[in-house]
Amino acid sequence: MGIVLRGAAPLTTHLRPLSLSSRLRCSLASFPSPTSTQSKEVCNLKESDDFLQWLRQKCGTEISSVLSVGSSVCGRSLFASKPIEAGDCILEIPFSAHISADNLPLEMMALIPNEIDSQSLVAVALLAEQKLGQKSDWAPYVNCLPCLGEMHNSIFWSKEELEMIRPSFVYRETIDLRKQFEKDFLALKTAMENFPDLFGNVQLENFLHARALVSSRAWEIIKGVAMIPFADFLNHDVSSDSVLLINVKKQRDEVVADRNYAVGDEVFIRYGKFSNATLLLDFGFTLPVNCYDQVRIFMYVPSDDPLYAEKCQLLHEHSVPLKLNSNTSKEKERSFLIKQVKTSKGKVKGIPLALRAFARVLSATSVIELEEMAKEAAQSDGRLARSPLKNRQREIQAHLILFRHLDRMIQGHLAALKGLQNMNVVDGNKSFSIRRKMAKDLLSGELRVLYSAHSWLAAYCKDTRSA
Ligand SMILES: C[S@@+](CC[C@H](N)C(=O)[O-])C[C@H]1O[C@@H](n2cnc3c(N)ncnc32)[C@H](O)[C@@H]1O
Repeated sequence: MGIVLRGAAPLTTHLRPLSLSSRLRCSLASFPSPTSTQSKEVCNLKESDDFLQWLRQKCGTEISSVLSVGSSVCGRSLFASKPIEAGDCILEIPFSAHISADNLPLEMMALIPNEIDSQSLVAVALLAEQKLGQKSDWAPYVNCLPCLGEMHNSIFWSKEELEMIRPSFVYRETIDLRKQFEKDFLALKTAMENFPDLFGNVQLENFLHARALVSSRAWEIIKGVAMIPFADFLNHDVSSDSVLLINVKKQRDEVVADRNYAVGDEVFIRYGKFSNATLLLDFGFTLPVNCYDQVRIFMYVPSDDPLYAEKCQLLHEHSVPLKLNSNTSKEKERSFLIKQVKTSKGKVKGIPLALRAFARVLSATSVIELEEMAKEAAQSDGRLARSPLKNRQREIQAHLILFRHLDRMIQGHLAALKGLQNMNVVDGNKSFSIRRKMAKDLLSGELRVLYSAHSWLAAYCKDTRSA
């Protein structure tokens, strides 16, 4: 029992524009440009007091005596209304304030297919609260959630906007995610249609909005996922050590400050160690510099490789399954995540060993070489091509395959970034400007990762050649 540490869940996706209070309503586009995490409060104290008073009454307990609601470059935000010291518990929210799948009628749950995930269930619960409008127990909270036009998760980007991030794996992941949500919606629609009083006529757009609201602001709780009013007004700072905690004994969520805050400072937590890719897909924002950036790269055995069948077979036998590319339905591929390369005590971190092993298999030019790899794997831990190839030339060839692959990716990213730079943006199209900046953050973060891996591979080939 006691406090369980957890990060903000990268749940994903959204709801529809409700009639937000025009005073509380915030538009990211209308804020000054973000520079510091110590943004000063732009706060309507009356609105903030009303909201906290409503939540206090609903929960029957004090939520926070040191925080007030306001707006910053990050949208709605929480600010220190009194001096805060590191270690102070700054907010406490009872579990009774959660909006979760438990809000849905049991008869409805029986109609929902098992494969629907808990985030989508919460999205449905949110849709029901929206339909209730002012009669909802959560109306003051639901009414101030961002409307569809204020959300920038990549699933909402137009075709033209998505083109800006085509070189990134996020392009493919966005398309796949949207397809998945459309599928979930079809499955849920039937269940919702059985309860017209609860849901009315929910459209795909409404579901996507609700689903994105959940992914960008729900947390994993002990049983599934929940929206936690007020806690979800906290914005993300990658350098913060504060996270949302579950106090099981006291049946409440808590946040403990990781630093001192002066009155008027914006208070942050860290949602998780998320890359810009995750932030863009699930939360609808990016950071100009993100130390957790990573790049997914796709490798495949070329179909014109004379040893195509043998290589696929060997990979398959050694638990390296290849998946059909969902977009082209042509290549059978495998994806690997790479991170900024760091070397410590002679060990390389950032380029997975599995990727280098894959490249070693790709580099083979004879059946004998493949057989040797299989033999060596059987004599060690069963994993294929984990050690440098004895034939130094072939080891260099394998790494050159990766080097050239990354080189092509770097060229693609550079060209896309140049395109973004030269792009004409129609005056007043704020949403497009925000998304273009996000595309730039994403691609330049990926470029940093690619460059680091590229330089390491060049150095490795050089050292191996001269060894
Ligand atoms: C959990 S909510 C935080 C409250 C939110 N600002 C609002 O207006 O309700 C998460 C959303 O806040 C925004 N956000 C949080 N941290 C941010 C940051 N560091 N930079 C830009 N936007 C941020 C993003 O729109 C994200 O989807």
